[in-house]
Amino acid sequence: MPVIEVNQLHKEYGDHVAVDDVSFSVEKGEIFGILGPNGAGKTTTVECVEGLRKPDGGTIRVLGFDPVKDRRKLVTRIGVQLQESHLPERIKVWEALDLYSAFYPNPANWEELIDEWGLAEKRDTYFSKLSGGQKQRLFIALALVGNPEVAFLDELTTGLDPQARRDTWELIENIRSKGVTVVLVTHFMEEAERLCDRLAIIDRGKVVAIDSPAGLVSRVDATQRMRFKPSIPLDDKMLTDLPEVVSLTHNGPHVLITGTGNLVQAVASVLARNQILAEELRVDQSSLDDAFVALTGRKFQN
Ligand SMILES: Nc1ncnc2c1ncn2[C@@H]1O[C@H](COP(=O)(O)OP(=O)(O)OP(=O)(O)O)[C@@H](O)[C@H]1O
Repeated sequence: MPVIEVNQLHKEYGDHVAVDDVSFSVEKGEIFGILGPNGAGKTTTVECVEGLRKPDGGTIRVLGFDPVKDRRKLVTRIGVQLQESHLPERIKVWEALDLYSAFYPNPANWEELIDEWGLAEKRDTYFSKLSGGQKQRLFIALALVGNPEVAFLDELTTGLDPQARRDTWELIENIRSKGVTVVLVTHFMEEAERLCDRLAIIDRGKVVAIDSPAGLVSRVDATQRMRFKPSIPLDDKMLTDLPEVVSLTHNGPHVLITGTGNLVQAVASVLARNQILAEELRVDQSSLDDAFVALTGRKFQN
């Protein structure tokens, strides 16, 4: 049985349709991403799944429960890191974790969470004195303090510098390795590509596609591009004869090749056989960005 099942979820604000019949399911132990540009309806969707908003239509089951009607049964089994969270200014890091752990029947050891999330040095620091990244890590630790079966993380790396973002990604993978199902809301392509087992792309309130990152990328034009400077002059024919090569052009000292299939391997083995080095080699393949353009007809804009 899936951990989360969403069927035809519909939510309107006045006459604005924010979520337009969205359906997806999440399996136990996966990191499931909800990816889309600003205003796409991601937060509304996930807040309905968490039971924080009441849908106008459709059905939702989380661990078999209706998140609105069965909220009390569900609330101790899920962990929620909200997009915008606040704590009292003068609560210390350890006090917040101690307080939150008291809400749950089977809390995690919050001392361990403090270490795991790199907050040991800030244990006695007031919330208002934490940096953006430290606040973010505290909110994730608070979402995990109840030992949840499902953790919802909304835009968790927004505002973090690239290194802090990468560190956070490693920690999210740790959460999954403990068997926790993770629902990750993000508008960072790289984050979705790196972390998610599967993801739903949402655009203007609708699900555009659901697949693994690699599956989404493989749906778009599979053209690959190579660019390199051969170490000695090249007989074009030895490459254009390859079935993988679609086109070959020269740009000054550089050779530009487009093709499909195992293009890189095929070109590399011909060059090696002819003792030619590919200097300044660059290979471009389709990315989730390209998949988004192909699926929606527009560029991904935040
Ligand atoms: N409480 C509300 N009242 C009215 N409109 C709202 C409300 N919350 C969201 N909306 C609108 O619904 C749409 C979807 O918003 P939502 O926050 O779900 O999108 P999102 O994909 O999470 O965006 P972001 O990445 O910016 O958080 C937007 O047009 C937003 O302006």
